[in-house]
Amino acid sequence: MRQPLIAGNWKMNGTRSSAEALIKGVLEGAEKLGKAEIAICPPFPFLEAGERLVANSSVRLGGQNVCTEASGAYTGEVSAAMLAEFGCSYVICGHSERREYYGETDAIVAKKLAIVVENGMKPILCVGETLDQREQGKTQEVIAQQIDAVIAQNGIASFAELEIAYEPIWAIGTGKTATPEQAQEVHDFIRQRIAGQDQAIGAKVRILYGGSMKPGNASDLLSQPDIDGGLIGGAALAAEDFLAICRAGEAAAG
Ligand SMILES: O=C[C@H](O)COP(=O)(O)O
Repeated sequence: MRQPLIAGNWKMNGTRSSAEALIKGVLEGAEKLGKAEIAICPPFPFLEAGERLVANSSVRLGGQNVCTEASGAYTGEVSAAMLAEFGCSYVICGHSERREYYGETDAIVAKKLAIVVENGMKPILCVGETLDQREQGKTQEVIAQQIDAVIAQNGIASFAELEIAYEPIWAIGTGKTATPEQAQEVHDFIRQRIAGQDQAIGAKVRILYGGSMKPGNASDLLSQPDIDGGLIGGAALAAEDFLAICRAGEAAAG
């Protein structure tokens, strides 16, 4: 049984005071939950507040990105050691917005995954296809390439140390959600791809869904057999919405 993980990716949103209020709101509701794991990934400047506020709670903290290098002359970058020092347990790697706007290739993403693990945290590896690719029937080909690139560079064993988030790009921030069946089909494909190399790792790896997950559709998505949680964008910016999704995760955990 895989414990559901509901992670909020705040992206580049909020102010110091709104971030603190949101964290406090999540913490209040999270106290009543126990079966699902809950994580929040605020922008870097708010991690310090995050670390202070989530201390002694079950809510985990995550970074949205990380530098491929350990330290040095990399202006504007944030290292994995820094994220670990500020209490992060998770780091999102290879989000489609990073791949699209900042040129992150599969090779760069694989390097990020490795440095996150070296620093004692868990990466959340994001994969997903564009609308064009889906319409051309290339969804599985694209996902396979993104997964296989990590296997080739970091080895199949690296999948024992990470979480995966399937995020169809056409569903991110668009209000269009993959149907539970569409999402389940891809989640099953990802699991089989990994299980084909290592049965035990394939059975254990958590695969989250991301793309307009909201209180109204979370239960249907999270009740699919291979959907092990959510990576939530827009709905993670309102504590009540995020907590409603967390409750759906609890229910799915049985
Ligand atoms: O990382 C989160 C995803 O990009 C989903 O974002 P969204 O829930 O706003 O569609």
